[in-house]
Amino acid sequence: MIILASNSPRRQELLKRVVPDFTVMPAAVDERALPILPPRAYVQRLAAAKCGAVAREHPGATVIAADTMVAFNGELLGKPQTAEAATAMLTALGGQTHQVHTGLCVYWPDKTMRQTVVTTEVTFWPLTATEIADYVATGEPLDKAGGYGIQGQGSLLVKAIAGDFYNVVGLPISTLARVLAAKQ
Ligand SMILES: Cc1cn([C@H]2C[C@H](O)[C@@H](COP(=O)(O)OP(=O)(O)OP(=O)(O)O)O2)c(=O)[nH]c1=O
Repeated sequence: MIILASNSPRRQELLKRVVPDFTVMPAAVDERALPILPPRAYVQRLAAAKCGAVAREHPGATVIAADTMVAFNGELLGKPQTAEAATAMLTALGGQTHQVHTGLCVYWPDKTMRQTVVTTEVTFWPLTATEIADYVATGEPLDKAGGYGIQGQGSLLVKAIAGDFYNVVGLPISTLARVLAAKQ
């Protein structure tokens, strides 16, 4: 049995491209409980925490988990809790380049695990206050790290990316496919 330890509808959608049949079991992990670490270590630690929490409940399953954060100017941007927080994030990211890090973790029933972090650079166009307000008003920013969804209306903010697009959405599927294939 393969389990995706995630609430994210995007991750569920993307995983279908790699694994036809899987079960979704969100991991109850308090993301605020972890010490602040450098960005790549932070998402790796969070992905492992989600993976481990579900693997302990389902020892016979292969468990996949991920965590995505936006890093900019030495800060880690998670999901904005309010429209104001989303506006502040997007104002900071406008006209700049930031990194999107997704930590990926896979646990197998034989107790082996693989962890990796994939990073994509994303450059935004310069953004006016009106563009930001209009985007925040769509509601799209509120459940997404960094306050935007590159797969949705947020695509209109993006000038360029360097690296894996799906990693920004929340699951680096080409990397995951190779991690799973290497275990065959
Ligand atoms: C940057 C970016 C993030 N996101 C989403 C992916 C994740 O759902 C979310 C990052 O928050 P996460 O905490 O990584 O994931 P989650 O809380 O949504 O789900 P779970 O922890 O149960 O796996 O941001 C997009 O959908 N598009 C984007 O462009």
